[in-house]
Amino acid sequence: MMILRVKDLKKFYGEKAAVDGISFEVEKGEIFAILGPNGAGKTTTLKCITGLRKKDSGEIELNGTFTYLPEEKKLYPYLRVKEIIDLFKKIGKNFNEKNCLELLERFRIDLNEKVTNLSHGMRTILYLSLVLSENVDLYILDEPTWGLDPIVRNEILDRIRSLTFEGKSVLYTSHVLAEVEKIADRVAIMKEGKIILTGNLDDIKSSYGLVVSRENLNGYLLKTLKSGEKVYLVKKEEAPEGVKIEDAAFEDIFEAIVRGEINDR
Ligand SMILES: Nc1ncnc2c1ncn2[C@@H]1O[C@H](COP(=O)(O)OP(=O)(O)OP(=O)(O)O)[C@@H](O)[C@H]1O
Repeated sequence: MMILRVKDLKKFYGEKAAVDGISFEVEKGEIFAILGPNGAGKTTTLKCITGLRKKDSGEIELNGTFTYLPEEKKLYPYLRVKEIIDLFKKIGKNFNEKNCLELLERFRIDLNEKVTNLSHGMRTILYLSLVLSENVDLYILDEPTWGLDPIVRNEILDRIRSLTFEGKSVLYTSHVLAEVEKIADRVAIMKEGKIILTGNLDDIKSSYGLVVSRENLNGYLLKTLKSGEKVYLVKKEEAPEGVKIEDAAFEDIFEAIVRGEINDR
């Protein structure tokens, strides 16, 4: 079952297309990650879906309830944590206070502390605890683990993953490829407002490989070795016959495709 369908979405800021005709779907029970370099249009995409930005064209079909963790984890700075919780009890969607209090205790966030006195990471944990305690169909999370220490990050990732066990869906952005590999089912890589690669993570990894060659190949140039040989990312099915193809790490695939130096001679 499809929770979110985005079709040919476009958003301009003046003349510039921040989102330039992208389409994707998020299924029930899956984690869909949007990756891409700075300025690729990830946040704008999420903002159009949540209604915080008005799309210029395209379709957005949402089949259920959603919540949103913004990129800027700003909460009312002069409220105390417990006052923010009271606020979420009123405005949150099916907000589970008990769950939120458990999370805050686990991460040692003092309920009497003012938001402004929390560290950047603690503010993110607070915002995440609030959002993850809402009971909705789709969690839209913009860089949910940015600035978190590795231990907290892993715990948060586990919690995000466990949402899918209850049939919830997650649409999120991240710059950390290792974490995307760990929890995402499907990914879309954005560059300059367009999706340049999308699919199931395992399928993507198994369909590309690396070839080291002195000759120019039909593929994405990943790097040139000291020996002068070049490392290409190639689609396995398009690789020349007889060449040795090595497994490509997702990081290599991402880097080569985003750099986009195609050599097709
Ligand atoms: N309010 C705005 N007014 C004008 N241009 C904007 C605005 N917000 C974003 N942009 C531009 O739109 C493009 C996409 O920005 P967006 O924030 O969506 O990228 P992003 O992929 O989320 O980047 P990052 O990874 O750095 O957060 C960028 O060129 C950015 O400068």
